Amino acid sequence: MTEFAVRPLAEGEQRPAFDVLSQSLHGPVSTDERWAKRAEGFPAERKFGAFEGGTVIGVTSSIATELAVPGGTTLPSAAVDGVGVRADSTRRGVLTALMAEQLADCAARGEVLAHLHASETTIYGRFGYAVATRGKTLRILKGRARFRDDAPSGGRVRLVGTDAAKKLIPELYERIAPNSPGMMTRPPVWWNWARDGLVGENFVAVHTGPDGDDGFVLYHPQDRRSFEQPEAGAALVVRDLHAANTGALAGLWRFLCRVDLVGEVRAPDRPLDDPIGLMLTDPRACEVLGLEDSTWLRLVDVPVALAARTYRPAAPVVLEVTDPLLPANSGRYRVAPEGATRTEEPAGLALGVDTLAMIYLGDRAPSRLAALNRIEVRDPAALPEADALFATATAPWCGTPF
Ligand SMILES: CC(=O)SCCNC(=O)CCNC(=O)[C@H](O)C(C)(C)COP(=O)(O)OP(=O)(O)OC[C@H]1O[C@@H](n2cnc3c(N)ncnc32)[C@H](O)[C@@H]1OP(=O)(O)O
Repeated sequence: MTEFAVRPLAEGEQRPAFDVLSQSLHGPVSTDERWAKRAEGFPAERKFGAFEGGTVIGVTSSIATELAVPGGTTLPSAAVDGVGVRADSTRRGVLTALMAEQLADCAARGEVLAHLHASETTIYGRFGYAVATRGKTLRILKGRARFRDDAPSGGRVRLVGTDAAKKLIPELYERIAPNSPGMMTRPPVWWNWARDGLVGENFVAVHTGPDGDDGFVLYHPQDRRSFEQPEAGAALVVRDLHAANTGALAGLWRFLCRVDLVGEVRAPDRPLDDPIGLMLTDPRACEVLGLEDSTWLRLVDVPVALAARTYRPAAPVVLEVTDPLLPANSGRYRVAPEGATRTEEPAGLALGVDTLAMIYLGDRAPSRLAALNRIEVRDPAALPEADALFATATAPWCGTPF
C-alpha cells in the first residue's frame, strides 16, 4: 500500500477536501452549485490534508475561538471540526497522522485548549480528548407548564425579522457570552455558516431586561395542529437560546410556553442545570428526554490551562499528569486556591491528560473518576481536597454547535 503525507491544505485544494469530508459524513453528492454555497465557509486556513499520490484522502479543520474556563477567563482554543477520511482509506492511521499535525499546530499557535463535538465517542480519547461538557434534551408539556408565583417574571420579548436578526444576534451573543465555563466565542467564520443556516432558518425572539437586550431564542415549529389530532398542537424546537441572567432566561422560557397552537417545547443540548423545571409548579411538566456528551476537550498547554482557572478553598493538591502525545505537558502540578504551578513535590493523584479534561471545567468530580480507576490515588487525603478545588457553582456547557 502506498504511503500518504500530511500537510497544510493549500489555496485551491478546498474543493476536493470538502468533497472527502462531505462523503465521509454521508452528505449529498458534490455539485458546483453546492460548492458555490459552501466555499466561503471552507477556507484553506487552519486545515490539514492527507494526500496520497496527489489526491486528498483525509482532512481536519479548526477555527480559532476563545473558551471560557472557571473563574471567567477565556483561553485561545481551537474548535476542531470538519474531520473525515475517505471510506477506502480508513484504519490506516490517516486520522492519527492528521491529529498529531493539528495538535502540534495548535501548540505552535499558542492555543491552550482544543475542543470538538464527536460524531462517535470511540474516536478521540486516544488523542487526549475527553468529555468536558454535556447537554440534556428537554420537553416541556405546555398544557401542564404553569410558572410558580416566585419564578422570575422576565422582561419583554419581541419577534425580530430575519434580516435584522442576522445582524442583531451575532452582536448580542458577543455581548452576553461566553458567560459560563465551557462556552465559546463565535468568530466570523462560524457566523458565515450560522447567519443563514441557523438564524435564517428559524424564528428569532429577543428578550429585553432593565439594561436592554439580554437574551435571545431561535426556534422553529415542527408538525402542526391537524383535523385528525386537534389536541396535539405543534412542537416548538429550540435551536439556540442564550441569556445574560436568570431573568432573561425565565422571560424566554415563558414566551416559548405561551405561543398558541403549541403542544410542547423541545430543547436539545440545554445545560445540565437549566432551571426551567424548578420554575414550574409541576417540575415533571419538564421532561428530560436524553443526556448527551457535548464538548470533547483537549488540554494542549497544561501549565497555562491549570494556571488560568480559579479553584475553590481547599488544601493544595499535587497532580501528576501524563501526556504521551504532547510530552511537554507531562509532569507534576501543585493546584491550590491561589493558583497552579509546576512542582517537584510528590503527587497525591496521578492521571492522564484526558481525565484531567473531564475535571478541568467542573463536569466530573475527581473522586468519581478515582472510583473508576481513571485517577490513581497515591494519597487518599488528596481526593476530597481535589473535589473541593475543582468544583464549580454551575455545570459547564458549550451551547454552540459546530
Ligand atoms: C470533530 C468532527 O469533525 S467529528 C467527525 C469525524 N468524522 C466522521 O465520523 C466521518 C466518518 N469517519 C471517518 O472519516 C473515519 O473513520 C475517522 C476520521 C473517524 C477515523 O479515521 P481513520 O483514518 O480510520 O483513523 P485511524 O486509522 O487513524 O485510527 C486510529 C485508531 O482509532 C480507531 N478508530 C478510528 N475511527 C474509529 C471509529 N469510528 N470507531 C472506533 N474506532 C475507531 C482505529 O481502529 C485505530 O485504532 P488502533 O490504533 O487501535 O488501530
